Amino acid sequence: MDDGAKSKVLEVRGLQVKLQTGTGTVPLLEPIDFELKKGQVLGLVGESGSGKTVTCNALLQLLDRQTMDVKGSVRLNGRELNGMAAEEMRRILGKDIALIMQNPMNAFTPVYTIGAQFMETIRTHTQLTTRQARNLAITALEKMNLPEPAKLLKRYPFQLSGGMLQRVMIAISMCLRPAVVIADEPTTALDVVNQLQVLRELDRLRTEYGTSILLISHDLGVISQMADEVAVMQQGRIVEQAEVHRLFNQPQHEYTKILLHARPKLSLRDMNQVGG
Ligand SMILES: Nc1ncnc2c1ncn2[C@@H]1O[C@H](COP(=O)(O)OP(=O)(O)OP(=O)(O)O)[C@@H](O)[C@H]1O
Repeated sequence: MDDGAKSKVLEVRGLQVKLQTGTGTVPLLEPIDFELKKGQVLGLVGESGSGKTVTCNALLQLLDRQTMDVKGSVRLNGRELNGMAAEEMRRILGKDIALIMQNPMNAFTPVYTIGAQFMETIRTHTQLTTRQARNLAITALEKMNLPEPAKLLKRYPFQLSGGMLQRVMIAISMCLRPAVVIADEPTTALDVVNQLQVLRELDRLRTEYGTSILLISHDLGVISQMADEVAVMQQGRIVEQAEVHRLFNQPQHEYTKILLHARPKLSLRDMNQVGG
């Protein structure tokens, strides 16, 4: 599709974060700009501490306003999120924009079944009956290629492997078809087989539903397989942003060149050989 024809789903302009301390302010994020078009995957890369998670939390309005000064604009389908009241943001989070975290174990409450946690998300955002919500949950789990979804709903998080839990989390995130998914190191805690499965599912969601994905990763192998465009972060700044092939073949910034020493390890083509 012609880039000009794609609509901008997420537009970030001059997003800036400062940490307020007793002795002054510390900049965590210098003003950054980027946008996500429908069905586009933007990779956000950079070493540990470069500001990837701060960016993601700033987008989702999850930073503590008592200690963080957040400036700039974050527009989701034209609607300004920055400074939005918490109550209103709660209605958007999980429905229009969803987060997939690095460690799926942290996303679940251990004492509730998978089903209970699925239901809570669905019923917070929709008027569906319990039966309809259950059917939606089962369909979403089936789409993630998870076996015996009805049984899975009765299980507790600790009864599932990390890879399965991550796919359950993606199923929960995706069941309401959010326009944007922010995936913060979604495969880092997984073994290679599960990494490939999760990446394959994310790729499918983008193709099937036109979901736009901000994929945060320090793994350039993952980024090279998934992203259309890549933004490179260093010390709270985006130092280079380019189309994925251009970034890999003709890096402009010294820091990008250093990062590129990490060789891509994963291939979507290999995924066909991985079961599940
Ligand atoms: N709540 C906070 N209070 C103080 N400093 C913070 C806070 N959150 C992040 N920082 C600082 O902001 C900088 C960017 O951190 P961030 O977690 O965004 O990096 P990252 O690129 O996501 O790293 P990693 O890949 O390790 O997750 C770091 O110097 C970190 O110490």
